[in-house]
Amino acid sequence: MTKLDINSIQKIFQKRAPNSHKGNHGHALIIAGSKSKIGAAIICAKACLRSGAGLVTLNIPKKERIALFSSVPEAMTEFRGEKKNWTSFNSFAIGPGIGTNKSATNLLRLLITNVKIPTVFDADALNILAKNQHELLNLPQKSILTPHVKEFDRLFGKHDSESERRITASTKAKELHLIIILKGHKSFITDGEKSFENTTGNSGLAKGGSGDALTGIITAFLAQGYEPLNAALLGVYIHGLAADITLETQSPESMLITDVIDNLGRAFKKIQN
Ligand SMILES: NC(=O)C1=CN([C@@H]2O[C@H](COP(=O)(O)OP(=O)(O)OC[C@H]3O[C@@H](n4cnc5c(N)ncnc54)[C@H](O)[C@@H]3O)[C@@H](O)[C@H]2O)[C@@H](O)CC1
Ligand SMILES: Nc1ncnc2c1ncn2[C@@H]1O[C@H](COP(=O)(O)OP(=O)(O)O)[C@@H](O)[C@H]1O
Ligand SMILES: [Mg+2]
Repeated sequence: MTKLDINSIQKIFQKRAPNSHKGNHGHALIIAGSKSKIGAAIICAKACLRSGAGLVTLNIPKKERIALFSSVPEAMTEFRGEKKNWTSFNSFAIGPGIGTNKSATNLLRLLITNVKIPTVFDADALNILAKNQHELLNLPQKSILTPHVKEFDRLFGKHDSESERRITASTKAKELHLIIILKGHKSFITDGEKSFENTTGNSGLAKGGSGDALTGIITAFLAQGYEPLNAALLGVYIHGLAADITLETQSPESMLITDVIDNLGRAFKKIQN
């Protein structure tokens, strides 16, 4: 297992060309949020935009659009339940705050049927997959699953220790052709061949919304054309690095994920040097 440090991250990171335009940096579609959890969608979209995606479209319930427009005017929207054309997107994420009811389950099925490029599956998408195990075999190859401990055990069964979870994560990633990020303090990232442990981040991230931001960040890197494993590594590292930079002005208690997203710019500057 490799410890993720700044040197390995600098090798992965690709600088933006000075003459680039938004079309060069990909269009991400994020399926997130519901009536009581529109915050998850807002956090995810903000983090995605702050991580370099050229365009971000959010799939949300139409009733929640005002909250979104007023907090992330840069994002575009498509409304849940309306007819979709998903052929032009360069990356996809599904899960934060969508719930696990029948319509969320159908939306996940629609995505699995129509999308053939690596996708980020997080939060409620993982909870739906846990209840519909056969769908794990139908996910696009090299998709990225981002479970925390509880979501991981829902997906792959109860484990007694973190080391056992890491072994299962590697086995399942290989068997299912996926990338699995087992989140927590020192997140573990594996594609079943190679495994990594993150070295950034702090307990200020132990607060609702932190994982939603990580999903947005990784989706931005996929949109920009990074190989899925590299998108996962860069995403996990820079998410933690932005949180570490936030400790200069906030304590772990006071830190908000919006502060962390605001510090993504400083984190990018650190890895560019
Ligand atoms: N502002 C919003 O709209 C927010 C929406 N959220 C959404 O709410 C839904 C429910 O997600 P939750 O994750 O809160 O609920 P879950 O019931 O899936 O899991 C929460 C529990 O998991 C356990 N856990 C998590 N990380 C752990 C670790 N590293 N070690 C040990 N135990 C750990 C803890 O017991 C924690 O209370 C998701 O769809 C999520 O995206 C949350 O992200 C919170 C913010
Ligand atoms: N103590 C900690 N140290 C480092 N990172 C942490 C710590 N606690 C949480 N995190 C990170 O914060 C994120 C939490 O994700 P998640 O539990 O899905 O949050 P949410 O669903 O509320 O958005 C993960 O990326 C995890 O690695
Ligand atoms: Mg989460």
